[in-house]
Amino acid sequence: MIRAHTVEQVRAAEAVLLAELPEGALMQRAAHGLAYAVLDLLGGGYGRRVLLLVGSGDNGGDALYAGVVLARRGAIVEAWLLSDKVHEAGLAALRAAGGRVRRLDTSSPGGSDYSTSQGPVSSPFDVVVDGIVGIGGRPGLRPQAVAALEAVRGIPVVAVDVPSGVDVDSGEVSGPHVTAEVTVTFGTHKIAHLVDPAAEAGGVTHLVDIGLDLPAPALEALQPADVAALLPRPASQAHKYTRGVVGIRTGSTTYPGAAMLSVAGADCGLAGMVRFVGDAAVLDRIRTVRPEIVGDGRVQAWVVGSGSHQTAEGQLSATLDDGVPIVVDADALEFADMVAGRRAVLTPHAGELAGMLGADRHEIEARPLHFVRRAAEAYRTTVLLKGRHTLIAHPGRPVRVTTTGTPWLATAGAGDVLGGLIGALLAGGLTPYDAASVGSWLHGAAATYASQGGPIVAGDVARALPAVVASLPA
Ligand SMILES: NC(=O)C1=CN([C@@H]2O[C@H](COP(=O)(O)OP(=O)(O)OC[C@H]3O[C@@H](n4cnc5c(N)ncnc54)[C@H](O)[C@@H]3O)[C@@H](O)[C@H]2O)[C@@H](O)CC1
Ligand SMILES: Nc1ncnc2c1ncn2[C@@H]1O[C@H](COP(=O)(O)OP(=O)(O)O)[C@@H](O)[C@H]1O
Ligand SMILES: [K+]
Repeated sequence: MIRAHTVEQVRAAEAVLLAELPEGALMQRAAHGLAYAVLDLLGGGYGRRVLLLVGSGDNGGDALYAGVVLARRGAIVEAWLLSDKVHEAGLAALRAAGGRVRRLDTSSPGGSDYSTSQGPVSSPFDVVVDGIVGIGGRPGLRPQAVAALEAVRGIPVVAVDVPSGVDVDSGEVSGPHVTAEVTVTFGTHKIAHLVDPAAEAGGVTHLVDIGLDLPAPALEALQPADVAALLPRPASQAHKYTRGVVGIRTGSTTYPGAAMLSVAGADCGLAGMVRFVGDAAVLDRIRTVRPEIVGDGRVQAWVVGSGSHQTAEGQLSATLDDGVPIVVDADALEFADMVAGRRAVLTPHAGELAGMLGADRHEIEARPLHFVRRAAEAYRTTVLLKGRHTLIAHPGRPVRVTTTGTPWLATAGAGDVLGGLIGALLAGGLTPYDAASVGSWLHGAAATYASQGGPIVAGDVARALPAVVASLPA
């Protein structure tokens, strides 16, 4: 499991270690981890040209001490100081190691004097290390930092702890910020590493263990071993009813394809049987390609809403008396009040969640973590907000983030497959929270598997699911 903690949790854990360790030891751990990540990126140190952007706090201190390690490995290290106040011991150490230091004129109101008073950057650097601000930073960047970043645009950036300028605890981005290839973080992941839009700004995250002892996380991301441990597998004495039956009430005469795709997601082999309840002509079409699909009867979970069109309300209310968990997708989300407080998974994308909460789609996209939590509290059930990094919230539980997938998954009908798959996992006995997070993980992994870097359609994702399940650790 990848876990992410809040700034407050990190600071508390850090305080315990700081009291135990010799002064500066923690920063040395961080700086060495950072330096080795930079060496990895550069493929070595000798002759490489490294620029450190150094702010006023310990984030800048990490960058300076990493610069020391890099200079000792033969790198040519230059530090641009963005503030009058910097980590003095780190600065002295960098100077002693042969590093070059430039103090930007922070008194200039525009702060953009760098390219005029110092001249433009003549010899490009191989890498920029962003030590502007870390977990102590307020969102946004000051003009000096913006100007410095502008002067080195195009050069790969390694962010120290977080890409400077993002909101660390919410993953929100409200002003200028660093966009990094790699972010080297310490002790634990922060929320901004996993939640968009900040997560996208940080690139690949590399975690350095500095020995923090941490409490329950605010956020978590399943890894293959977690998915394997949660996955419902048939017992040796299993029969189809012990494995669970999933019922699909989706599609309409207008959208028969949605029914076919949600059935395809459900019919991936993770449940014992799949029932389809709906238009007879649609069932006939489904059976021509999936002869194993049966009609109405008892189920352990329902999937409702994909392509349901005007029948959504009726389809949803028809499932309620069974008292089994329900996946509520697409057209049925408008009636999600009906499942408030029940065992359910609501699966909106940003536009649908906007409709449910009376918000604007752009607001949801800018603050997905805030809104998915709000929806889970409002509906007192599991809410899965689809996107590049899908979020799954359930009252009182850490929000789960899906990091599998590919932008090729943004294709019509992919959501229908996801709804069916989550239904199969519910029928298999997972809680709504686990079914949503395992389903979302498998869905993203199947998309990547099917895509191989190229385009896919929704049916390809469903077809790849058995192979992805088979590839999980035993
Ligand atoms: N907490 C931990 O467990 C550890 C922290 N370390 C490092 O220490 C960092 C935190 O250091 P600090 O608490 O000194 O805080 P930061 O270095 O993140 O930044 C705080 C300083 O930046 C200024 N500042 C705030 N917002 C700004 C903005 N938008 N633009 C420009 N300046 C701004 C503040 O006035 C303050 O002086 C971590 O991110 C990490 O890099 C590591 O050395 C070791 C472990
Ligand atoms: N940029 C992206 N990168 C990765 N996955 C994405 C991206 N955009 C959307 N997705 C995923 O693609 C799927 C689209 O589902 P949805 O919006 O419901 O489409 P539809 O309604 O056509 O089925 C979701 O699983 C979502 O998480
Ligand atoms: K930083």
